Amino acid sequence: MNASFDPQTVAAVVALGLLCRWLLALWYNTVNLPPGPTGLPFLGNVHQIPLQYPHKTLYEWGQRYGDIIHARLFQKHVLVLDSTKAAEDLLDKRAAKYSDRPHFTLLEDLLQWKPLMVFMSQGETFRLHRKWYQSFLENRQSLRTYESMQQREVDSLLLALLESPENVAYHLKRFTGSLMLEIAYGYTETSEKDAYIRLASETITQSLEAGTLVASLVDFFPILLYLPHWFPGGGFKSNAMKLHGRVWQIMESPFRYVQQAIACSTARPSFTSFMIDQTAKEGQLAEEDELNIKGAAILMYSGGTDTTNTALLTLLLAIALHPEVLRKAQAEIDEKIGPSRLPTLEDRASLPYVECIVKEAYRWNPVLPAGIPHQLREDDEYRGYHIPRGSMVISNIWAMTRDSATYPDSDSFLPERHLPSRGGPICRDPKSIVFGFGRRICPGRFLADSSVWLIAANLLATFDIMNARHPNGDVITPENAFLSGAVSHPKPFICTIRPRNKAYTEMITQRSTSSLAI
Ligand code: HEM
Repeated sequence: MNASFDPQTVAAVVALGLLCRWLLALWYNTVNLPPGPTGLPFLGNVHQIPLQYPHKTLYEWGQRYGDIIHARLFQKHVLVLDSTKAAEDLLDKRAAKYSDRPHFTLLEDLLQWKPLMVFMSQGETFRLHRKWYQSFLENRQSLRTYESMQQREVDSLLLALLESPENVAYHLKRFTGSLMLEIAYGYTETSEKDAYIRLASETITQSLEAGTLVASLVDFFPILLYLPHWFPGGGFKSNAMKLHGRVWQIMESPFRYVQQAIACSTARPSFTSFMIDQTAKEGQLAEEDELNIKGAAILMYSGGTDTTNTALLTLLLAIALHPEVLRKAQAEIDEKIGPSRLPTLEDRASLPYVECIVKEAYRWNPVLPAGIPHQLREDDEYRGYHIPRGSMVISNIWAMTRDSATYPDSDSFLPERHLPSRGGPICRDPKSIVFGFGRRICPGRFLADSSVWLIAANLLATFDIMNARHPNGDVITPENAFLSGAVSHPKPFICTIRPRNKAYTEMITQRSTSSLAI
């Protein structure tokens, strides 16, 4: 049979086919998405997400729309996960698809925080850095070698608390800074160490806070990078340029210190000295290798300081607000350890109530309430919904730790909820939530957790922590409040910290004298 088609019909059929395909794609990309608040044409849902405590708004959305929510930031699809079930289904079980990161233009391109694994999508360099972290932070043998450093730093923390308990926040910051400086760079010199910790802490905080409105917009519209710095709104670039110098300094100076120490054969064992040793060929490091080592070392330092410090301050605030928790912990320590020595990591299994306090501190104020965003590598389907490739995926850790089915009365600090002896099923260990998910799970979680536990056990054993008083005798109750930000810092508070008795005072003095002599 000889069929003939007139060209106009063919064109009409092709056009109709294309239109159907476009409509189908539009439907798939807009209609079949997970539920979420209706946005505006250009802005999407940007105007509905507050700058302050955004995780709380995302939690409220979860109450209204369910535990997976779709939103849009300008043209960017965002998937919010408000439950551990959804996070495990997607970030853990489909990790190959869900483990990229969105590009952070401000931090990477303007402030030059790179190459930092935390910003990398999956690929060869990501795998290399992750392997390094695995052998330095997740390997049992490496972790054991850090125990003597942790113990020494705890000893000096307790001594510092005897001398100036009112500076507890500073002493805790110094503990995490010193520990991470030693692990990452083998750096122990006291006066320079303090100056470095101060500079690094300011630079990291200011980098995270650098997001003025226009600066944050740069992440969505990188073209704004080309705004001249004198143009209205372009001032963020001069600020970024100033901060960039400091970023360079805190990455560069400890690295050069290690190189010099290696040259003088005085280098102490550390991540950086080991990596230089392993990677250099005939004493020379290729530029790319040098950059990779610098980036991995500074991320180890910066990823491990403010986070651990915040978990410790949270625990201190919780104890100051709950004297009954302190009494129970001290009773447990007195019974299991006795009055003649201080707790060590070996004692962990025999102090279940202290363990519950640590778990509850992680849960009560998750350090990174909205985690760190992942990005979806290819189109996916979940519970019948379409999730477009390139979506930013937010694990709303705060919502997960507020789940009232798992953690009834979730705003209250109740260590007992984690006790295995309560008859019912043991409630989920918050450590399986607060350190993130899948291939991006925090590689420093074991180190952080052992530091937090060791300090908690020693602090509770040796000091009484209570409400401070005004000179007129009025009690000053600390505010149960946390500052908004990527890291949820407790609002600065004061409390009274006093050694429990003379025997502990002597033990602390004696122990820190002998550990300083090592
Ligand atoms: C209580 C302390 C800590 C908490 C609560 C914490 C929490 C987290 C979370 C939620 C993430 C994001 C995981 C994800 O994307 O799903 C993360 C990533 C990371 N953390 Fe931690 N962290 C802590 C301590 C540490 C320490 C001590 C180190 C290093 C020594 C560290 C190094 C890192 C690094 C390098 C990443 C990026 C991982 C990646 O992008 O693949 N963290 N952390």
